[in-house]
Amino acid sequence: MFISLETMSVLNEIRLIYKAAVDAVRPGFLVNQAIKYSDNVVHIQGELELAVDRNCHVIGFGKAVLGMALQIDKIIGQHVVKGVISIPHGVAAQYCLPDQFLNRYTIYEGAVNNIPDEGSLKATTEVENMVANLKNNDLLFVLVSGGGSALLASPAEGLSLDEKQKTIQLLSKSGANIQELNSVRKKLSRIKGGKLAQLSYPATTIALILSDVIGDPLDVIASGPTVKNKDPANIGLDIIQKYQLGNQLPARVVEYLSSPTTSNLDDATFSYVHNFLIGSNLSALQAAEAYANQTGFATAILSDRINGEAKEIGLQFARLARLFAQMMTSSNDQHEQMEELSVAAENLHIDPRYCCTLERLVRRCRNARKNLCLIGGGETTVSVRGGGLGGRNQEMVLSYLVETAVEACLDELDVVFLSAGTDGIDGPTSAAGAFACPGQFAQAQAQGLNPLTYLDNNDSYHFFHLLQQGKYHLITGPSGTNVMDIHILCFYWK
Ligand SMILES: Nc1ncnc2c1ncn2[C@@H]1O[C@H](COP(=O)(O)OP(=O)(O)OP(=O)(O)O)[C@@H](O)[C@H]1O
Ligand SMILES: O=C(O)[C@H](O)CO
Repeated sequence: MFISLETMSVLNEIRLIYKAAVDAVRPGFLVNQAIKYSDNVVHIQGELELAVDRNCHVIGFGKAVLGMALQIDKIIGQHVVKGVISIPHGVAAQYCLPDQFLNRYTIYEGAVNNIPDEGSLKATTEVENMVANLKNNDLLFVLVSGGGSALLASPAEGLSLDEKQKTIQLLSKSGANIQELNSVRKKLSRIKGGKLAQLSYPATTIALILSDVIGDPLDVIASGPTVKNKDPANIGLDIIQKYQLGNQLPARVVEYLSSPTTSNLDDATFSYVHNFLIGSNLSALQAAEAYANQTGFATAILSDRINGEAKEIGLQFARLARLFAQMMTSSNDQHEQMEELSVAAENLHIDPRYCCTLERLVRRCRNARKNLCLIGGGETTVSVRGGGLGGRNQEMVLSYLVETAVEACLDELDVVFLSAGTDGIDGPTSAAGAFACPGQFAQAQAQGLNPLTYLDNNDSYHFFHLLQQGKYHLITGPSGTNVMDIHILCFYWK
């Protein structure tokens, strides 16, 4: 069984919507939008203006900060005295780094598997030394993006790197969420939770932050090194108790976490600090929407806060697809359809007030026979129980496929679903995500692939790799940015 040319062009169209989303959150593009320079004055997001005179210093930690630093260097390189960048292993090789950039910047690679290591420790020591010597008339740019916590490692007094590593691994395995994980990281660090701002005082400190956390909480992203810590004093103890880790964590870690202290940084320290959110999942979704609109779709952004178990969210997207397909092709049972829509909205973290707007949009698409593109984003989780290979996006699409399998293809509409990571890497695989299309289940059956078996074994990567020789895989390579995941659900009139 072959894929029709028509299906291929639909997949390409959706691929371009995804690309528009990722292009809008590329680090260089975002820095260029945020920072303007003219006549020795730097303008930041139209809110702040600062005179510069060879007094700029740059530090950065996270998956996207090399791209950010390169752009800063293009804009105000002549004013940059020195830079220190901490990025994941293998990232530097993806860039062509100009000599003048290499002369100013020291680049460290570390944090294999997102765990702090010697590389992150070395980078952080250099950051601390540099920042501690800054004076009143210096300007410090702090580039922050997802993965920054593991790349900025400075264990609190008396703690070893090994103890921190064990703590993070144990908490991750126990199912702690990013807020909890980073609350612990802040307690065990000399630099997180606003403490970098204390070190850089009295230099003016400008943080440019690319969010990879739902809701964009600046104090959580990369453990908020330049943001006042809002955690309650007893949070460490609460987390130990919640996950019953008292006997498993190193004794010194338990001691630190149990002490009921938060950072005692005063507001004067933070009056020198300016935190700017320069990009987020929503920025990517808006760009996807604008592109889809231009290409003739009616569009809606469902939510930028989609979270939960990937398998469950895939199922919810399948139900939403079924409901919208019904609403687009028949005007029956409007009351019942609205009720179903509010349930689907709740399950997908869509604002309930938005349901009436969605209903009107669908009605317009039905009357005008207009194609519809729904866009969502956020980050799901996978409780990995099987021995397979996959990622949260591929698992979500496989679950969608299983849920829609029993349906015959719709006479009037084709529905196509894509879920993919904006970083181009879904879990520990080489794919960014995958597509689900009508007729795919039959194709899998013809090849002897049982989607449910692959789903149960968390083996979504191999399912999509084998199905039609990988035609439904989205493979882009690492994008150099990361604002979580994007989901695109398109309805095409035949
Ligand atoms: N076999 C699998 N099937 C599905 N998901 C998996 C599998 N193995 C790992 N994962 C998921 O992959 C994720 C880890 O991969 P990855 O490093 O891309 O995520 P991350 O650390 O959250 O980083 P980022 O947020 O930058 O994508 C976890 O959410 C994990 O549950
Ligand atoms: O580095 C981190 O803490 C996570 O990626 C969240 O920002």
